[in-house]
Amino acid sequence: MNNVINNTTSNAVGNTTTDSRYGLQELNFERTIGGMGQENNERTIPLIDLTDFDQRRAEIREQLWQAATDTGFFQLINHGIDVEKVREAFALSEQFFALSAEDKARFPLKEGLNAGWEFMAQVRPSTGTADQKESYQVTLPHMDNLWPDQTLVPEFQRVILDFEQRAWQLGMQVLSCFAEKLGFAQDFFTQAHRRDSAEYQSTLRLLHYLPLAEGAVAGAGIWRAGAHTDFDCLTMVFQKTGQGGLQVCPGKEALQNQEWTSVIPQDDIITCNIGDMLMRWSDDKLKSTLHRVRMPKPDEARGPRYSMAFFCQANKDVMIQGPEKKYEAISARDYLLQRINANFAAVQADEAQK
Ligand SMILES: O=C(O)CCC(=O)C(=O)O
Ligand SMILES: [Fe+2]
Repeated sequence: MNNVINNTTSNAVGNTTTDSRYGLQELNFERTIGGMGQENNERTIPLIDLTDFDQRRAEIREQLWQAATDTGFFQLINHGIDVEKVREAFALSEQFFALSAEDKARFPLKEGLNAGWEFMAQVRPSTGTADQKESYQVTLPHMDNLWPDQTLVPEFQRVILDFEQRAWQLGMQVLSCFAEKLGFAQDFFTQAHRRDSAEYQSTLRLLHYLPLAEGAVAGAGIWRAGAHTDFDCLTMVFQKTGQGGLQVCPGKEALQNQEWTSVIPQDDIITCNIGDMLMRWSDDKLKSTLHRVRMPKPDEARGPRYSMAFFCQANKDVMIQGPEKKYEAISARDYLLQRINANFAAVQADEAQK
């Protein structure tokens, strides 16, 4: 089945309600930022070159820290993941999403486990509308019965698992720099994200944003991904050259005017952002930054967009507390559950108001 989006409308644009019942500050804030805002493409996202990482570790560490404490967004080049491996994973992701809805429905998202396929199901509190996308999540401990077999998508499981491992490795390398700056042991976050644990909850997410039909106009309030911050420690987004739309709203100042900066996609560059979990773990030193994926404008290509995101989320049993103990300790399991439940409650409340 080839899904195409026809004209879209929404009556839930930029909901400005804040409600302390949901507790978490980040969420209440998110509910105020669903509008278009302004574009500011003067600003650039820092590009960090990881060539000779071991020899240049101290220099790279400072660059990462600077970017993560300032914008919370940065891009990596010469990061050690061969671009051919990235393209191979993208090719298999496209093959998977090209399956019929019936076939894909054999691998449904497992409730609460972030594993499996979902279609137009994610509603962001910022917009109250479903993101115009489908996704397939890989979370290692929960993949039983979720892999298409060799006849359906040949080599899918092998390639995607290998890619997940490479993304994890790089994520841990980046996090090791933050660990040092925070005064933790270099392998502190690697231990917190151990891949061989049953409590592992880092996730590789394959994304397919649906094409817009010829002549269709994306209605206000409709997004490929509504504005949000991520829940995790570190997100690494792989994009394809020419398939833009990701925008970032960095810094306190910009938030007042809601100035959004476009991220330029390139096959060999990885776009990274800090998530809420690491912001808390760093006593707010590292910044979790708002981002979104906008729909194509009328003069832009309206084809599909593919991306892959790797979310480094500490294992469920790991306790999160910053060196300065600014916030009480909480397990990574409870932290994520709180965020997910709060999001869900916010969306339900918005539904009830309609
Ligand atoms: O597809 C992208 O470029 C970004 C996806 C994203 O922000 C997310 O899934 O959290
Ligand atoms: Fe995100």
